[in-house]
Amino acid sequence: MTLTFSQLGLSQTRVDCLEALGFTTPTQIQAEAIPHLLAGRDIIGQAQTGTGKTAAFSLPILEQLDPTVKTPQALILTPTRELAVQVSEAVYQFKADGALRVVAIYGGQSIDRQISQLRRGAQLIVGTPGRVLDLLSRGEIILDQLSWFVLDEADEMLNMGFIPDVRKILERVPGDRKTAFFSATMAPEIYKLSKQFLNDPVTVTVEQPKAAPTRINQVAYRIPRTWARSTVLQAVLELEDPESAIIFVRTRREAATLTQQLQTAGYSADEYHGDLSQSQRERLLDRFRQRRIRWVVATDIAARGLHVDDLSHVINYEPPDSVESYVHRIGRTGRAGNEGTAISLVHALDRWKLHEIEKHIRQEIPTLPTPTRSAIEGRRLEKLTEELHSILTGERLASFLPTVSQLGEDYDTQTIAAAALQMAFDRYPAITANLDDWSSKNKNGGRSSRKAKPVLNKRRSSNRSEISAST
Ligand SMILES: Nc1ncnc2c1ncn2[C@@H]1O[C@H](COP(=O)(O)OP(=O)(O)OP(=O)(O)O)[C@@H](O)[C@H]1O
Ligand SMILES: [Mg+2]
Repeated sequence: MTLTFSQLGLSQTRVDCLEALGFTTPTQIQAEAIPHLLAGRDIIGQAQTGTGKTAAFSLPILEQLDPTVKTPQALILTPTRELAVQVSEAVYQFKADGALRVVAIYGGQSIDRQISQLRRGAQLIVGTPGRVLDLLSRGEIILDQLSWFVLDEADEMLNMGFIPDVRKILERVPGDRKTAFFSATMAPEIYKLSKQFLNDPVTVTVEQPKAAPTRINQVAYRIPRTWARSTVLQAVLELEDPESAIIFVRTRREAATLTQQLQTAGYSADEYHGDLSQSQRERLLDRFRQRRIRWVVATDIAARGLHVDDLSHVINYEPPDSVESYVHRIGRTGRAGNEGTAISLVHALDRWKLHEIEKHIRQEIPTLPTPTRSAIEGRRLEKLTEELHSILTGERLASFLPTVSQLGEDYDTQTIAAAALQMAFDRYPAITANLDDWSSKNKNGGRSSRKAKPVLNKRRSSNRSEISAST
């Protein structure tokens, strides 16, 4: 039987608040972790991406905070600034008590503002290690009343070298505090570290037989030997036409270059990486979440924890070196019970990485050839047909019937319908990736080593070819 939030021990006020947010049933990690945290146990919690770990640790903590005490009772650390903002916003939504104050403490934004927020009193702080340490050393954060300490993305904290900072912070925290580590992945080192930081922890692991959520449809596209990665990307984008996507690249520079190419090609795309100012990063995320940008080209800074509602696609421009990074990257889609698609572009030289990933997730990732022009056209027609089905049952259709009758004086109805379909089909942007070359290669077994040249298409504006012409 599935337990309810109130059966897990949460108060009615919080249950009502959760219901208003659409949280009716606890996820598995929530069902398993909340009672332990309410019972005062230290915990290591591991569950797949997008399964509600944030609520799993913050709900039981919020339940136990004392609003009459104005100093911090709980500290949640995250590896990135955006994650600190996101987690603090989630906690804020769950707090259900006007007297409780939550403050986000992170670098790159005004420290004075954060100080004045702290001076007004806060029971819960969400922050990144550097800024927290800074404010701790200035005496603006006092942790001697702290009862809960959480490391979100604990393994990433370790990877990013934050552990010495964490250790320094913990020197200022009472020894009898409760500590929790959460992440979708836990490297063995984390368990070693837990011996130093956690007190007799209970380990909760919610792992389906496969390490990547099955709601994520994973595929790889092979990059022909002489092809530029960007050409294959463009073909895949033209085939998939993602509603929204994060395209992961390795470096900031690569993010900037690829973004430029996509923008020049006329796509709604922008870059997201550590060279941007904090305000630029936050603004970009806002625009992405509001669907004002369709595709974001990002470094691994966006791989962990970030939640964007209904993100349809994650694309690995190349497979990441670490399998953990793959799991987190693709986990930006297929969240909260939704479905998603994760695509990796794989060159012959990257195949070993894909094999490592497959071994890790205990799942085979089907590898497909670069989409051909006819595949893209076929997919577009499929989409149009789907749209037609819904239009055919809609009400607005009637207002077009007089036009059809009028045309019917000269043409038969089938011809009119085909012409309308052609018109809709031609409204798609021209296929600009150099695919004819690939199609012909495909026919003779892919052995041609002819260098790809941009295909000329009369509907294409000249600059749309740039992405296929350069990497
Ligand atoms: N019980 C629930 N019912 C409905 N939605 C939920 C529930 N718990 C969490 N969610 C929603 O699921 C989404 C993902 O949650 P969250 O960001 O906490 O995932 P996560 O496990 O921390 O993932 P990651 O490993 O990527 O950090 C959020 O939008 C959250 O609001
Ligand atoms: Mg998370």
